[in-house]
Amino acid sequence: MSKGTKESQACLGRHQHGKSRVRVGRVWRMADGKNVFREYSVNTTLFSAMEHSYLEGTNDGMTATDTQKNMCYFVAKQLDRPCSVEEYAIALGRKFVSEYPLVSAAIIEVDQKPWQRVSVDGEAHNHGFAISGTEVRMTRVEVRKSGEVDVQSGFRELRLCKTTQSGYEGFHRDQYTLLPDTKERLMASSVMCTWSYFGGAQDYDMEYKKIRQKLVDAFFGTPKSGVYSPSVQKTLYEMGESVIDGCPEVEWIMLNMPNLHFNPLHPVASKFEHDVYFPTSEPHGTIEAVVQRRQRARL
Ligand SMILES: O=c1[nH]c(=O)c2[nH]c(=O)[nH]c2[nH]1
Repeated sequence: MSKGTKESQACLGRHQHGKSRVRVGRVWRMADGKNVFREYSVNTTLFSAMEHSYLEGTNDGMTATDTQKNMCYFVAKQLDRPCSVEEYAIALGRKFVSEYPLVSAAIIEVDQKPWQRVSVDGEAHNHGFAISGTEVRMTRVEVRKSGEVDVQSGFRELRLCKTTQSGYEGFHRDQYTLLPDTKERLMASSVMCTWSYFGGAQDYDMEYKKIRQKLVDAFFGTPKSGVYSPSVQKTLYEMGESVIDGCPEVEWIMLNMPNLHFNPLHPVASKFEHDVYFPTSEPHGTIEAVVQRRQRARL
């Protein structure tokens, strides 16, 4: 903590400055005619020896947030081959800590929009892209001047729904409880998750695909019969467990899974036969947990 003025009881605590929502589009034009396209939204946060700015009102040595914004574009240009969103974030963080003497650490958070290459007549298009889903890929890297790098990856708004093989029963009952036990319901969520890598990964794109697939497989189970879910909590744990057991490079995974209720509808002059539902988004249950490795767990 830095000292404040003599008369005051106050002193400066933790401080940081950065730029939010820097939107970056990047196209790499490959020799074979294929274009690779990414759209990012970047947040930068710098930790730097800028106490004098808060205490004296002088800005010497400060990396202006406008400069931070420009650096997002500069580093995107410098990366001359297609790379993962994590590699972009690491390169940007490294640039800040190496370029500016007062910056001790940088946190770079990047969201990647879900643009996908389109197919026309069954063939992958050279330069055509479309967004059909809501899923946003995310990364958060922390780069320190010492050279240490922590990488977290994840996604949000992966919407999943299974129309059977879900129930919820045996919970605490009292005078406030209205919900009946059920062995048959519809389960839907919009999954948000982040995971941490032990010391980074060789191929972040490949890891992402693998982890995402493990989560989806565990949510649904096998194609014909699925897997029964006694609660969102149990399904969440099984999803995290399958990542921890199948991906040795992952240290922990945090899953946030709203329970987006599809309530039974009792149509006029008819009974509910698990066919017509009333979808709701408010209110919804919020279920979140971290699944971590037994050894080496750091959380
Ligand atoms: O899977 C569920 N978990 C809960 O914690 C919960 N609470 C609730 O009302 N319905 C459900 N479903």
